[in-house]
Amino acid sequence: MKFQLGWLRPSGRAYLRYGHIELISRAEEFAVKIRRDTAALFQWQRTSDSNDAAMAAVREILTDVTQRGDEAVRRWTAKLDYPGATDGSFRFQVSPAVMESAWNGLDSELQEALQAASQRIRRFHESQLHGTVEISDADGAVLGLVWRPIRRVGVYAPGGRAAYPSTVLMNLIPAQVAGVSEIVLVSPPQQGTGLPHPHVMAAAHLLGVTEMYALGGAQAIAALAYGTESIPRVDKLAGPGNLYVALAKRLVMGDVGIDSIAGPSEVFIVADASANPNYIAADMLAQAEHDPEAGAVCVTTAPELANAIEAALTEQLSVLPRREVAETALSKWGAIVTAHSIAEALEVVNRSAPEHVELLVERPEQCLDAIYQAGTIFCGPFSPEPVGDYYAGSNHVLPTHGTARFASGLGVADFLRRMSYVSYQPETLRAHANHIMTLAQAEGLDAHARAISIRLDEMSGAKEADD
Ligand SMILES: NC(=O)c1ccc[n+]([C@@H]2O[C@H](COP(=O)([O-])OP(=O)(O)OC[C@H]3O[C@@H](n4cnc5c(N)ncnc54)[C@H](O)[C@@H]3O)[C@@H](O)[C@H]2O)c1
Ligand SMILES: N[C@H](CO)Cc1c[nH]c[nH+]1
Ligand SMILES: [Zn+2]
Repeated sequence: MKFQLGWLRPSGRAYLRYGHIELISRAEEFAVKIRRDTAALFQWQRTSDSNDAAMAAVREILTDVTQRGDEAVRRWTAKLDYPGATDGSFRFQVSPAVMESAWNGLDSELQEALQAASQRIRRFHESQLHGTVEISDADGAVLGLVWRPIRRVGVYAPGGRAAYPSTVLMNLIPAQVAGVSEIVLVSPPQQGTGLPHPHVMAAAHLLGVTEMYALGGAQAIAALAYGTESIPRVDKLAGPGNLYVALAKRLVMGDVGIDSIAGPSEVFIVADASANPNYIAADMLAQAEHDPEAGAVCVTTAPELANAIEAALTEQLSVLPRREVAETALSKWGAIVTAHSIAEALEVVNRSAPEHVELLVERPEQCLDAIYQAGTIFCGPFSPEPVGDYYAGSNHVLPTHGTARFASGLGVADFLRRMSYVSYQPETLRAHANHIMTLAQAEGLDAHARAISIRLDEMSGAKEADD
């Protein structure tokens, strides 16, 4: 069966459905569009059709959990994830012994892969630790900046359509490297057991997690953000999730810190004539299989590649176990776009600010400098995105939906706070006093000025007494 992606090819013209915008992707007309309609085209507006409904559902869950605590969490968990959650015997908390037995239940190949990946991730994240800063002036002023770990952090490990032990590593390790003393992990209970997925629990054991709850979706975010009778609230939330999780994080932001809104995955592949269409199709599907809302775009300077990619997608999709999810994602957010030049393709990337960029071009290193808005960039045909999902050591929790315009991927800094300190000597204060008092008076804040002058008066009184 020939499936239809977001673009159709009636009478030799390629139409690209790009969010809600339909545009002609024939190279010369695409170029015209670029100049005409940049804001609409390039801010890849991956808003979901079900956004309003999902937002209403999430608001209801958040309100309910803040008002009724554990009881609401149980009720929503029973409704959305695990019917047994309202039974009196059900416990959200997962004990370390249960996590340990999940680890013991893994085959040794998976244990070794998780261990090796966690070492690589730890090494890369340890390299991100910040040093303290201190500067001093000749007049005795000392200014410093120190970093302190956030005290209590909640990590969300998704577990609806798929379980992500890799996401446990990606969130927990930077928090541990930062020195966070209390890390609590949540992940949805699975049908049948009422526990998080065994692979997620096993990864938690590997990293020494001691506090974990079988909780998912907006109810998990609400419980962590506001606390319930049995779950103490956290200071910051981290971790990706589906639309409901992302919307819930957006709503609680401010009441609790959040890392970023990492929602359904997306990839932009920049390809020239040297690229292998089978690789491109495989890499597009690697994102599309995540979620019906995932996105996969190829921007190519080789129009002849488009047909080959389409054929490869059809072929690979036909044998993909998660075909239904991938097909929905491609029909909503899949696209192949032709561009005149690599520079134009990179402009598409920059304006879309995608989560992942793959550079399947002859000289990827030359493109790197031109990209300024993306989550992570994968350079060359042997660095496909799943390398970063699992193993390279860079973080896979990355800004989605264009939020790479202002946000970065998860790192150690997300679990640290900076604090400044200031230390003046008497002679420093005397030297700076006039400027400070002038500024305070300009703002009409007399008490501010007085906090300076009272010290000057005392210093001159003491000096006169000495004389
Ligand atoms: N950016 C990243 O780093 C990264 C990493 C891993 C996964 N992901 C993304 O995380 C997402 C995981 O999604 P998932 O669904 O597999 O798991 P999930 O844990 O994020 O979501 C499952 C939860 O959604 C809630 N939910 C489902 N339907 C609902 C409804 N109708 N109303 C209210 N709540 C509802 C349920 O409570 C359930 O626990 C995917 O989009 C994937 O692409 C991103
Ligand atoms: N591609 C996802 C978002 O970066 C991360 C992931 C986890 N497991 C597989 N993939
Ligand atoms: Zn992935």
